[in-house]
Parts: sequence; C-alpha cells; structure tokens
Amino acid sequence: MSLHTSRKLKIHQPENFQYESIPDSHVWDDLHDHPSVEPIGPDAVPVIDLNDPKLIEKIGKACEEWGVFIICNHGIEPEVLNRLCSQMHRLFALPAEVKLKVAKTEGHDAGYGGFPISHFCPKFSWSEGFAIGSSSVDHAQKLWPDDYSTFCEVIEEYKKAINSLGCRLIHAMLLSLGLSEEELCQIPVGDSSKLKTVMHLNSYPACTNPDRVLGLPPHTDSGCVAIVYHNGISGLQVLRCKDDIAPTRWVTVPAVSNTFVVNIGDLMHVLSNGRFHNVLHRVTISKTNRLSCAYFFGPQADIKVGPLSKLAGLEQSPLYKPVTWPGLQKMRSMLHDKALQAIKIDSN
Ligand SMILES: C=C1C[C@]23C[C@H]1CC[C@H]2[C@@]12CCC[C@@](C)(C(=O)O1)[C@H]2[C@@H]3C(=O)O
Ligand SMILES: O=C(O)CCC(=O)C(=O)O
Ligand SMILES: [Fe+2]
Repeated sequence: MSLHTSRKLKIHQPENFQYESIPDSHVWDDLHDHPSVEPIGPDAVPVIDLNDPKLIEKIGKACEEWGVFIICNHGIEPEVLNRLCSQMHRLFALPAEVKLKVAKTEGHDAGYGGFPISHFCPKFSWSEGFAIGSSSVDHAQKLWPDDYSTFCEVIEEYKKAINSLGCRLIHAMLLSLGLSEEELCQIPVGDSSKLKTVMHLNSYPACTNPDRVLGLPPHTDSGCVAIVYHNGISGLQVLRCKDDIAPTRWVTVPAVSNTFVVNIGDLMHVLSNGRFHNVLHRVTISKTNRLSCAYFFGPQADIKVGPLSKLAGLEQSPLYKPVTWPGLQKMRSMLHDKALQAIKIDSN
C-alpha cells in the first residue's frame, strides 16, 4: 500500500483514498454514539429566503434555536458556484505528490493538508483540505506552473461574492440582537473593513464502507460565522441535544443545490452573550465524492470580541471575557472543546 503520510500535518491517504480495505487508522468506533436522523418535522433545518420581508426575525430565531440554517435566493450566480466547483475538483484530482508541494507548514493557516482539530482525533479523517488566506497565487503557481491564473481568478470571483453575502448576513444577525444601524458600525464585526476571512476547500472522497469513516470530526467553528458551499451531496450533520421531542441526535443538513449552509461559530456565541448557538457539527461520508468550501468570517487578529454591552448589561451579566480570534484558536489548540469554558466569567 502506498501511503502519503505526514504525521505533523495529519495527512494520511491510503492510496489517495483508493483502498482495498479501510485501514484501521481511519475506522472510527464511536460514530453511532447518537442516532442520525432526517431533517423532517421539528428536525427540519431552517431554510431562509434572503428576500423574506421577515428576514431579521427569522435569522435571529434560527441562530438562537439552531445555530445553523440554509439560505436560498442569495443572489450568487450558479455559474460562479460551478466555476468554483470545477476548480476544487481540478485541485483535489492532482497527484498526492503535487498537492504536498503546497502542504501547510507549522504556524501557517494556508495550504494543503490537515486542520487544527485533527490533532485531538484518535483517527484520521476521510478528507483532504486546502486553506486559502489572503492570496492563492503562490500556491497556485506551485500546483500549475503553466496555468495558475484560472484558479486564482475563480477564487477571487467567489471571495468577492461571498464576502458581500457574509456582510449582509452578519448585519442581519446583529440587527436581530437589537443593535441599531449606528451601533452596528461601532462594533468590530459590524464593520466589514475589520473582518478577516479564511477560505477552506474540502474534499470528501467516496468510500465503499462509509459507515466506518468520518469526513470531519465533531467540532464548532471558532470564528463568528461560516458560509458553506457544497456540490449538492449531503454529509454535514448538526447535533441537536435531547429535548421534549427526542433524545440527542445528529440531524443531516439537506444538500440543496445552489444553496449555502450558514453556521454560527464560537465568537458569535460570545458576542451574543450566549444567545446564538455555536452549533456542533460533523461531516459523514457516502458512496459519492463530496466537495465543500467553508468560508470563515471573524474579527481581524488584534480585535478582542466580548459580549455586546447592550446584551450584557444590568439584567444579564456578561458570560465571557473578551478574546481575539487567534487567542481563542490557541486556547482550542490546548483545551479543544473546553476553550470557551476557560473564558467563562464565574457567576459566583
Ligand atoms: C480560520 C480557520 C478556521 C479553522 C482554522 C483556520 C483554517 C481551517 C479551519 C478549520 C476547518 C475544519 C474545522 C476547524 C475547527 C479546523 O480544525 O480547521 C476549522 C478551524 C476553526 O474554526 O477554528
Ligand atoms: O463540509 C461541510 O459541509 C462542512 C465543513 C466544515 O464544517 C468546516 O470546514 O469547518
Ligand atoms: Fe465546521
């Protein structure tokens, strides 16, 4: 078996995922800790039409009750999404040794390979990732010396579209929390010039035994909001905790073509003083290749985010101490899912 392995980066691809039997390193034992359920009835993941006259109210409710929702009528042309999809396909179809030329290096967000949470995982994920920071030119030149510009142009076109969509969504979320237009511009994440974004491309290769492997382990996103594009194949699941309806379960997010999935991350949970739900999610594998692109929005590195003073006033005290995005990521790298606990303000 030819293994493309890098311990440091936790990339480990059994023959570029073309295997005869799944190696034990990729078999997860606790995948069925909670049942997987379809998104129907009370488990129907909210779908929000961006042209809805009650948009603000609906977004606020979805952020509080779910921490995840699907958006339609978002105004991004399907051609832009198709072009992104074909470039993602082109990237991940490259031979492993070519992709490893742009492998992530210690301390850098951008590049090919594993992702921070993989360090906490007992097993390898059935996926490949490629993170893009401010520019994709250097990496694209290494991957396609003779034709790198198409990739960069498509990425730039997508970034432009998704940045304005992200700003619209964050704006609507902040209004739903009761901020006025004037107050909104005064807080860091309400000011689009103070946002930092990271684009993360994911490939989840098909697997003949998908019930034993996992595309991405359960996690919350650390930033404010993530907008996820996918190629119409389902796989993303969100955890719904035990309630009056049912025990704790993994709800499959329906994969409707030309829609996006929006996730609330840790920093939005902090900013909203616990009102918005930072949703725990994972990605399962199927017998069809899946591609996704998660676009993360957070504050620029030097900006601290704490509970909005309007929400953490006299009636309700602030639940968390302010933290920067890199500060929170560093705490997560040490404490994993206990990082938010560490910035919690003791109410006693
Ligand atoms: C800007 C980001 C956001 C990152 C780190 C960096 C690039 C890769 C992102 C992810 C993608 C996979 C889940 C996650 C939890 C992971 O391990 O890597 C994300 C993480 C975060 O949300 O913190
Ligand atoms: O592939 C997906 O649907 C979700 C990806 C994700 O959760 C992430 O990159 O953080
Ligand atoms: Fe995520």
